[in-house]
Amino acid sequence: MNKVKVVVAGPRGRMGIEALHLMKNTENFELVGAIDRVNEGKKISDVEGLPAIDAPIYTDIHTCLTETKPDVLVDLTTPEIGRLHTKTALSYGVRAVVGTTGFSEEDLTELKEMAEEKGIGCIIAPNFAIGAILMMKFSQMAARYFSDVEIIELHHDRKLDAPSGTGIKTAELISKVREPKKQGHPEEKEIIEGARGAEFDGIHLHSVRLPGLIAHQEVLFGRDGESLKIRHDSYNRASFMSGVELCVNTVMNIDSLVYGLENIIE
Ligand SMILES: NC(=O)c1ccc[n+]([C@@H]2O[C@H](COP(=O)([O-])OP(=O)(O)OC[C@H]3O[C@@H](n4cnc5c(N)ncnc54)[C@H](O)[C@@H]3O)[C@@H](O)[C@H]2O)c1
Ligand SMILES: O=C(O)C1=N[C@H](C(=O)O)CCC1
Repeated sequence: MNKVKVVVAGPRGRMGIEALHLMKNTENFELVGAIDRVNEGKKISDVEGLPAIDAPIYTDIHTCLTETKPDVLVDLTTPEIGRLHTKTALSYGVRAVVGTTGFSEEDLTELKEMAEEKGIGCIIAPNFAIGAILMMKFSQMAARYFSDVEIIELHHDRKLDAPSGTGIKTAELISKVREPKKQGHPEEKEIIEGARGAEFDGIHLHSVRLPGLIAHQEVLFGRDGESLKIRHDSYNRASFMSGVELCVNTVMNIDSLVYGLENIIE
C-alpha cells in the first residue's frame, strides 16, 4: 500500500495532538515530520504528552519540507502562521489540508491561484465535523424559506479569531440563496457599539467566548408566527478527526483548492 506521507504543523496544539493520534492510528497515513515553534531536532516521542511516533520535529518549514518530502501538510496553527505555511507548502508542490481559521478573502484567492498554477490539491476546511457541515447545509436549505436569520457561534476562550470560520462560512452559504436584506428595524440604533454583532450581507453574526466550551453554533431563523433553530455542538476535538482523514485522502486526488467540506461531502 502506498502510504500518504504527512507533516503536521502545530503538533502540541489542541487539534495538533488529536491529528498526531489520527496519523498514528490510520493505516494508510505515515507521519514523516512535524513543524513546531520549539523542539527542533527532537522526535515527536521525546516531547511529553505527544504520542510515541519516531518522526522528527522542525521549527523551519523549508528544512522540514526539503528533508521529509511529504505529500500533504496538515496545518493546525494560527491565522498568521497558517497562511504562511500553506503558501510555502504549495510553493514546494506539497498539498495542504488547512484546519486553521481566520484567513481573509484575499488569502483564499491567492492560495486558489497558487494551487491552480501548481495543479495540486489544497483543502481549506473551516470545520471538519460532519455534523457542522450538515448544520451549514441545512441552514442554507432553510434560508430559502426563512429570509431572516442570525448566527450565534460559541467557542472556548482561547480562540484567536472572531467570527469563527464556521460562522463566516455559514453566512456565505446562506447569502448564496437569499436576496441581500437589511434585517431588524430600518431605524434601529446600537446604544452600545457591537450590540447587533458583525454583519455579512445583512446577516448578523454573534461570537460568544467562554471557558468550558469547545465549538458550537446556532443558526436562528424567524418568520411571521414561527421560528427555526439549527444547532451543532462539538464536545471534543476527536469530532473533527474523521473530517481530517477524509481531507487528507481527498486532497491527494484533486488538483485545485476546495474551500469547505460541504463541497466534498454530498
Ligand atoms: N477546521 C476545524 O474543524 C477546526 C477545529 C478546531 C480548531 N480549528 C482551528 O485550528 C487552529 C488551531 O486550533 P487549536 O485549538 O489547536 O489551537 P492551539 O492554540 O491549541 O494550537 C495552535 C498550535 O500552533 C502552534 N504554533 C504557533 N506558531 C507556530 C509556528 N510558527 N510553527 C508551528 N506551530 C506553531 C502553537 O504552539 C500551538 O501549539 C485554529 O485556527 C482554530 O481556529 C479548526
Ligand atoms: O476551536 C476552534 O478554534 C474552532 N474553530 C473553528 C472555526 O473557527 O469555525 C471551528 C471548530 C473549532
